[in-house]
Amino acid sequence: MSDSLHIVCPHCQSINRVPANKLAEQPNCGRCQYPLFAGEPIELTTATVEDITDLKRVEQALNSMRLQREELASHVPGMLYQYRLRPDGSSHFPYASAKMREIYGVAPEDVVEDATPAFAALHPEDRDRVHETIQASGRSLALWHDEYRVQFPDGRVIWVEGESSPEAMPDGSILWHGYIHDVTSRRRSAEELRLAAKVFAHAGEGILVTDAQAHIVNVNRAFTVITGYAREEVLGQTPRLLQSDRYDDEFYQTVWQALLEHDYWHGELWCRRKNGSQFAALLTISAVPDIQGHIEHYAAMFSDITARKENQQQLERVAHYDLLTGLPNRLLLGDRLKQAIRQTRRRGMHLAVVFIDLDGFKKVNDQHGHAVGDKLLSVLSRRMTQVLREGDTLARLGGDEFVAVLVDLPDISISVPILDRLIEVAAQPVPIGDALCEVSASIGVSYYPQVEDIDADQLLRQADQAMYFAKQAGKNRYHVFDTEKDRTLRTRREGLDSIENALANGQFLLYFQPKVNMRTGEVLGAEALIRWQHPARGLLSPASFLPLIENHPLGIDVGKWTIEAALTQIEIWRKAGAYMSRSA
Ligand SMILES: Nc1nc2c(ncn2[C@@H]2O[C@H](COP(=O)(O)OP(=O)(O)OP(=O)(O)O)[C@@H](O)[C@H]2O)c(=O)[nH]1
Repeated sequence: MSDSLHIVCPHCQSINRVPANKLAEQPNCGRCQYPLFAGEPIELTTATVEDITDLKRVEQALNSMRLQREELASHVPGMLYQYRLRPDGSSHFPYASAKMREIYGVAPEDVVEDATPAFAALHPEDRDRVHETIQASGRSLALWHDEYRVQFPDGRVIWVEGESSPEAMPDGSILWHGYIHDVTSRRRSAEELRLAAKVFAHAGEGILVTDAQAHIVNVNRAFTVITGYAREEVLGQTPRLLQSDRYDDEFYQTVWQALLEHDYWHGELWCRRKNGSQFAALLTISAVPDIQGHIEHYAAMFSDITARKENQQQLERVAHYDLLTGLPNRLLLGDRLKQAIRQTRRRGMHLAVVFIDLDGFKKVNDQHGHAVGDKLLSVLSRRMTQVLREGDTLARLGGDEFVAVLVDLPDISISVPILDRLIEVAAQPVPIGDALCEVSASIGVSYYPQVEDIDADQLLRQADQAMYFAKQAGKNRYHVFDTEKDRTLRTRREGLDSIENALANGQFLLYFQPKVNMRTGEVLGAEALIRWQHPARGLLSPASFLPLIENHPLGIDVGKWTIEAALTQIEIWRKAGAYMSRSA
C-alpha cells in the first residue's frame, strides 16, 4: 500500500490524490470543494502512486462516465448544472453542461470558480429577483424555481425557466442540482394566448365560438351586451337561437354552404335578441381548422349596426319620399316607372302615365294660407291613392303636381274609370278647419307601349304635354296624348330643321333652263330651278321640300337665297357678254 489514495469526487468526478495521513481530516474536492467523503461516494479508488496501470484504468472508467454524462446532458433540453453558494456569499458552478452557452452565453469553464459571468447575463430587471429566490431556497432548502430573462450581448433576450434542489453542505455552503431551459416560445405562445383572451373578453364586437357541429362553446361579454343572453344560457346551444323570422331556411342554407365552400361568410343579418327584439348585425363567420386542416371551430364576430341601418333607412326615406304627403318623390317615381315599363313589356300589357296638376290651388293658398294648402295636398294625396289599384303608384313631383302610374292594363280602356275617379275625387270639396277648399284636376295621359320605342322620361313629357292641353281645354278634365299627331308634328319639325341646315351649309343649287325663240334661235332668258343637293339622299327636286316651307318664315329665307343666287349668276353672264332679261 502506498501512503496516498486517489479519491474520485462524488460531484465533479475529478480525481483527488489524498495523502493517507490526511484522510482523518475529511478533505474537500480540490476542484469543486465538495466533501470527498460526504454522502455516498460514487467510487472510492485506492491506488499506489506506482501502480500506473490501475490508475489508467480508473481514469478510463472516469472518462467514459464523463462522456456518458455529457452525452446525456446534450440530449436533455436545457442545461444541467450544480451551483454552489459559499458561506461568504460568493458562488460558482462546479458543473454545468455544454448547453450553458445557449442559456447564458457563457462557457461552463468560465464559471467553475466564480458564477459572476452567468449572473451578469441576467436581464437587469430580473437579476435582483433571481438572487432573492436563490437566497430564499438556500434558507428554506426548498426547491428553487424561477422564470426570468437572459440578455445576450447582441441585445437578444430569451426567457428561461430553472428548477433545482438545494442541499446543505457540511462546510456551510449550499449546493443546488438542477436544470435551466429556454421557455421563450412557450412564453410567447402564452403571451399570445393571454392577448387573444384579453381581446376576446374586451372586444366591442360580439364573439361567438362553436365547435364543428355548431354548438356554442364560448361567447364574450359584448355578445351578452348585444344579445341579452348570458354565457351560461347559450353554451351547448346552436346559433339558431339568434335567428330572426326575416329569412327562410333557404337563406341560412346559403350561408352554411358559403362557409363549407370558402370557410368564410361576411354580410349583414337581422338577428333576434333574448327579449325578442331584432337587431342588425354586421357579421363575419370564419371556420377555424386544426393542425390537420379539419374544421375544429367556427368563430363569429358581429357588431350591432341597428342604429346605422335605421339612419340609412331614414336617409333613404328622405331621398325617395315627399315629406309632406309621404308619397314617392320624382326620383323614386323614375325608378318605379322604369321598372313598370320593363314589367309591362315582359307581360305584354299596357301602362298609363297620368300627370295630374290641380286647378285653382294657388287660390286656396292665397285665401286660407299655406298650412291649409299643405293639408289639402295631403288629403287629396290620400283620396287619389285610394282610387288607384294595388301595384299602381302615386307620386308627388312638387307643388300641386302628381303623377300616377297605372300598371298591368290588359287594355288602355281599363284606365278610363280610374281617370274619371281621379277627376271626381280631386273636385270634391275638402273641409279644413273653417275653410271649405275646392279645387279640381287637369290630367294628361300617355300610354305604353307605342308604335315607336319610348322611355320613361319621354312618357312623362308626353303626359305633361297632354295635361297642358287639358288645362287649355278648360281644366277639370283629362286629355290623352295623341301619338299620331305628335309624330306628324315631329316629322315636320325635323324637315324644317334640315332645310334650315341645308340653307346654312350651301346645299341648295340653281339649275338654269334657257328660253329660246324657236324661230330665230335667240336665247331670250333662262328659268332658274332650285334643287337640294342632299348629303344622304342625293339631288332632290323642289316637290320634296318646298311644300314643307310654304307659309313658313323659312320659305322667305329660301326665296331670298334663290333671288340672290340668280342675280349673281346673271351678273356673271353679263360680264361674260351674255345679256338676259330679268323676271321674278
Ligand atoms: N301649400 C303649399 N303650396 C305650395 C307648395 N308648393 C308649391 N305651392 C304653391 O302651389 C301653387 C302652384 O301654382 P299653380 O299650379 O300655378 O297654381 P294653380 O292655382 O293651381 O294654377 P293652375 O294650375 O293654372 O290652375 C303656387 O302658388 C305655389 O306657391 C307646398 O308644398 N305647399
